[in-house]
Amino acid sequence: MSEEAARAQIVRLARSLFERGYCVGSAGNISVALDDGWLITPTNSCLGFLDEARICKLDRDGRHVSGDAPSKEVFLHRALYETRPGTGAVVHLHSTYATALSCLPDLDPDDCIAALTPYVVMRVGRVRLLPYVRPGDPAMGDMIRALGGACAAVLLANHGPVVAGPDLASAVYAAEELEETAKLLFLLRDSRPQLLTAGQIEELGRVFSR
Ligand SMILES: O=C(O)[C@@H](O)C(=O)COP(=O)(O)O
Ligand SMILES: [Zn+2]
Repeated sequence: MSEEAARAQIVRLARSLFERGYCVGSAGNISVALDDGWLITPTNSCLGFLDEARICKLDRDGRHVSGDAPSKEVFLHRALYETRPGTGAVVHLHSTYATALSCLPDLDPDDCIAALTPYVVMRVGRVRLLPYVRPGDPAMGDMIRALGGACAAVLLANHGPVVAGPDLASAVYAAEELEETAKLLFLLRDSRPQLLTAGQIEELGRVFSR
């Protein structure tokens, strides 16, 4: 995809997320890999009203090339590109249910989004909970690197979800699926839902590739 097309796609999908309530105000950030670097949404920008020309371009080493100043979460995005070959886009949101879940004290840090349905297994996979650090802390990048590329999605404690994908549409779909699953987990919180079994999860991994 050309840089021009990538800029247009960021604006279109970011606006769609904003209009459907997946982010509010200036929360959240999106990046897309290019052949010669990557694009990332400017810090303090509203995902509903991005300007293609002002989206920040960084070179492969993370140096500012053009556009407004990058999101403060540049460390986090970069760590995902560097540890997960094939990553084409990263989406970070403060979507309501996933963020609410990230504030609960008793989540399983190794697997914090339960395998309720096949789709969350196929689109999102296992989600690690990362301990709280302040937004923009370079330590977030170190924590992502420590995972060694094992997870396409993480939940930042008391903050929100981050999802990597092979392209922007896939990353957005996965972020939406993660949010829907977090919502289901709240709807089911007083029940003891049947989760997919290890065998069923293994079958999904075998039959469908993400
Ligand atoms: O929560 C935060 O402050 C950031 O993670 C965020 O969502 C928005 O930061 P910028 O991308 O720097 O605007
Ligand atoms: Zn954030």
